[in-house]
Amino acid sequence: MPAHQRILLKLSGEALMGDDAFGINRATIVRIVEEVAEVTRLGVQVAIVIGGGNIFRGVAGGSVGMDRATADYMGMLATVMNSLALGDAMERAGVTARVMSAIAIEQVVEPYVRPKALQYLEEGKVVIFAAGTGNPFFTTDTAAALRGAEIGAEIVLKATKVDGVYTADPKKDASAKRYQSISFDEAMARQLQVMDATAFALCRDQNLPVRVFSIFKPGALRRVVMGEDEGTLVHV
Ligand SMILES: Nc1ncnc2c1ncn2[C@@H]1O[C@H](COP(=O)(O)OP(=O)(O)OP(=O)(O)O)[C@@H](O)[C@H]1O
Ligand SMILES: O=c1ccn([C@@H]2O[C@H](COP(=O)(O)O)[C@@H](O)[C@H]2O)c(=O)[nH]1
Repeated sequence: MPAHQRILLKLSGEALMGDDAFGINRATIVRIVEEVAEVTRLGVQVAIVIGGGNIFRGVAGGSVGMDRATADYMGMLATVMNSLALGDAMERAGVTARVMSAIAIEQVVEPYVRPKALQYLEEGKVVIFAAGTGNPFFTTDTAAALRGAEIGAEIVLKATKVDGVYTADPKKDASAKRYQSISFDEAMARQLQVMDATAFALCRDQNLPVRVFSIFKPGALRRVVMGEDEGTLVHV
């Protein structure tokens, strides 16, 4: 029996690169989709927010000196590309998915309309929220917190490149220790950068727990959904 009935899964854009330097690695996206398909077969309603780091960081050099808001819109468009790729891979794997965008781009993606998203979830379709919050100066972590709260998700699952929240960035500090659980207030007070402070604060205020785990660990998503001890729980 799954521990959660409705989840908001935040997927790292950079994780889609696999071993490539940028973009979307086919084998990686197929594997991630299979893991998502497995939890939908358990009857869990799945909404997804995907980052844009795999595309946006590749073009970020061109955004140096640019107006910040314009660069951020480029980043949001990168998440639309990832969302389309993910939606397509879902359909190929036999999972019905709907992509909804926070910015108007109607010839390509339907707009985000909350009641429609809720209807899709109740029908068992995977909903992919593209274009972040639709606003510059935010991130897709904040979009995950926002959409998670809006759709009444029980938890935000941040599937990323590291297997939890550490005392320091484990990619820079080999002596960093992983927390099994940590409060939002402590994570913010210690300025742990695994998720941005806006996202942490929104989740804290809405009493929406976050579990951070590694997308590279096979079966981790299923274990998290089944309530097994995996990664780090961030809580009120
Ligand atoms: N205290 C910490 N604990 C764990 N990870 C940390 C910490 N501080 C910094 N990080 C870094 O945070 C990263 C995860 O967050 P980040 O926002 O960069 O990725 P993402 O949102 O998953 O990716 P993308 O932007 O491509 O969607 C990890 O790769 C890790 O190196
Ligand atoms: O609500 C949002 C979400 C994203 N952005 C911009 O997109 C990039 C990519 O998102 P990541 O979360 O870093 O993967 C981000 O750096 C922002 O530039 C945004 O402006 N608003």
